Amino acid sequence: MVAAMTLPVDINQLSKGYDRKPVLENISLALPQGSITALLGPNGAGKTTLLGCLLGLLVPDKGRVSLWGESAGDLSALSRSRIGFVPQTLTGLTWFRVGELLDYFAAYRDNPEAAEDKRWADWAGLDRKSRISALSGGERQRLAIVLALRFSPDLLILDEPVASLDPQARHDFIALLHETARQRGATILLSSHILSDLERLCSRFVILSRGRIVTAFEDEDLQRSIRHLAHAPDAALGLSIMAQAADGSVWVKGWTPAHEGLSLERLPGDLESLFLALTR
Ligand SMILES: Nc1ncnc2c1ncn2[C@@H]1O[C@H](COP(=O)(O)OP(=O)(O)OP(=O)(O)O)[C@@H](O)[C@H]1O
Repeated sequence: MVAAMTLPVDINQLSKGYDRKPVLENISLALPQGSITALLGPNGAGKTTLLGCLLGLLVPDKGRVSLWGESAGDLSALSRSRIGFVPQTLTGLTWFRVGELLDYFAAYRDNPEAAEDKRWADWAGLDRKSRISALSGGERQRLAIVLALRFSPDLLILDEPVASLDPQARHDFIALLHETARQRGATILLSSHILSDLERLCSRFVILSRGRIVTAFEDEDLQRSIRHLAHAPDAALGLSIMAQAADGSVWVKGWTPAHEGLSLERLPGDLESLFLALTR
């Protein structure tokens, strides 16, 4: 019970829709301290909606979202100050210059004692005098990342942070994120469509499809499952995936007796194949 209270993130039976259209259904997910979790899912699966509920920006229709035991919709200033959120796109604020915006946000932070981790500004390489209206999409994304991460938050929530970064910036970003997480034991939840990045960074994977978690697994399960990954290509039977480890143990998702005897489509053993099989 005590452990559950101190989880950085604890989501219980969360449902959320817009205009009566259900988007998230019965989501339960716990993120232990120091875990790095990938949130994957096709466009429209509900990833941003889930992150919005986590941040208290959206009110759940049902269920409970807690951060460090507090309700996400009613967080204390101290808990808010422990969160760094990188949105999909940084909108508005275009009249500021880069340096002005950084200083403005810093002045209003809840924990003025926190020291800046200057590696983020060095990574971003932005000119403080540049007008935000004149930044490219990738440069704005760099700024959003610096704004969210430079005061070393304990919980990092990142919504497709790398989509507009060039390959070098993306590579260095993932490496720096990994390093800071390892050094500080921060808890990270990251949504992205770039599966190779997620494989490099994350030790836990949550796949969301049509508003439901279709599977959640840890790195070891992935390593185990990718040895022999097979999918029954029969739409009538719905979701079906079987993975067999070298020791003969079988990890099964949605497998039914009706699958027996079907010829199996052998898939390459990686996260992308698993993702495609589970979300098609
Ligand atoms: N403000 C809103 N009003 C009505 N419907 C919305 C709203 N925001 C999102 N939706 C709908 O909710 C569903 C889930 O959207 P969401 O942005 O959470 O998906 P996503 O998994 O983050 O997608 P993507 O990978 O494209 O970013 C979509 O069908 C979307 O059209």
